[in-house]
Amino acid sequence: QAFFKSIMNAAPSSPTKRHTKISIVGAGNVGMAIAQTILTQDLTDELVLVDAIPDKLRGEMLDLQHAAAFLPRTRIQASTDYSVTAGSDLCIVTAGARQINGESRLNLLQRNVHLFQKIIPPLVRHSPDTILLVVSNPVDVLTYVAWKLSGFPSNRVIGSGTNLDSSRFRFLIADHLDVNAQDVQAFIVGEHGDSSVALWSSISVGGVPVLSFLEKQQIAYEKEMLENIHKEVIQSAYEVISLKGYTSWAIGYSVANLARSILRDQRRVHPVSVLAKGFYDLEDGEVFLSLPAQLGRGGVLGVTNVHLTDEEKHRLKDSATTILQVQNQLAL
Ligand SMILES: NC(=O)c1ccc[n+]([C@@H]2O[C@H](COP(=O)([O-])OP(=O)(O)OC[C@H]3O[C@@H](n4cnc5c(N)ncnc54)[C@H](O)[C@@H]3O)[C@@H](O)[C@H]2O)c1
Ligand SMILES: O=C1N[C@](c2ccsc2)(c2cccc(Oc3ccc(F)cc3)n2)CC(O)=C1Sc1ccccc1Cl
Repeated sequence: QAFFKSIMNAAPSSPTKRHTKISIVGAGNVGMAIAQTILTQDLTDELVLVDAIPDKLRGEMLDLQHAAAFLPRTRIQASTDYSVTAGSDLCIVTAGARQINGESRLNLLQRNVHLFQKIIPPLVRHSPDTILLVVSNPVDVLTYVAWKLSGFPSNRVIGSGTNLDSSRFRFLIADHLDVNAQDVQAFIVGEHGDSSVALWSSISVGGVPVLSFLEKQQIAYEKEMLENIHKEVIQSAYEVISLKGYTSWAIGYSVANLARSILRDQRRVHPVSVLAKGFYDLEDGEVFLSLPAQLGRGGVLGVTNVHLTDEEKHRLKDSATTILQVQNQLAL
């Protein structure tokens, strides 16, 4: 059984290019947190910001340029004109309409689909070889929409998916066990947000699988602890929103981490939203869900064959069915 199930149309990884360019569409809370982290971590030679509000855009560009004395040299540009994105290696889409009080998620989705119909075609026209990384919500459906609108092979269209969910999960497990979160491997997969699926068998601390550790130690109550931590991943998103009104730093670091794996051809495995058709018995319809995927310069290089319990497979299928029902209502 190959460790990685290859994606048929994955383009061979091109050699690492000397000059890299990243474009971020949406200079809001999330887009600017991603931009700030990319600059601090020296991930690109050129950074471009695009938004619909010219003054906000110019203000954010100037404010970042004024930090040049403290950052690695990076060319920073901004414009409402998508020609500024030409030749991007990676395009990160965080643009989105905010949910209006009482607005249904389906109505928000339809508004964001209309935004994507204006955003994706010019991005693709100016950077036909780019990799699209979607963050806007609902991220799994909007990643599907970006894929459809772009005409790209599926390996070059990725959603941040449950990457943020998984990073919160790793923090909470590490906090509970009093270890470093970087020594905790734990994947949340499936649909981003309230209906995500925690892969218990994927959790390891310092290379030690937690489940087998707990079973050997007969620590039954810890399994319930892990279930409570998954619930806390969801609750903490609502807590942050109620306290500060948005989320930025964790999503900023998590998306910059994806950008590093892609642009530096790290071939690391991340829980991100990929075209899940054909994996884990998910044969019905074209749906993007988060699975542990290997990322490199060619985008999604493969999806890992981790063991899923019947319950985990069932919950993934339920998510796929729900997402397909929503997608079938879209006017693309
Ligand atoms: N996937 C995740 O884990 C995750 C986590 C946090 C936030 N999000 C999502 O990220 C998105 C952005 O969140 P935010 O807090 O930054 O919102 P925000 O309102 O602060 O920023 C959105 C930006 O998009 C811009 N925009 C709107 N229409 C545009 C267009 N047609 N072209 C270019 N720019 C346009 C707005 O002007 C604004 O600056 C939301 O959909 C949010 O739900 C996802
Ligand atoms: O931390 C976050 N801030 C969010 C946000 C950001 C700006 S306004 C709302 C946020 C928080 C809570 C619910 C919420 O509702 C939605 C709405 C549409 C949608 F497609 C996904 C979640 N959105 C976006 C978002 O996806 C996250 S991560 C998250 C959200 C819910 C459960 C678990 C996780 Cl890990």
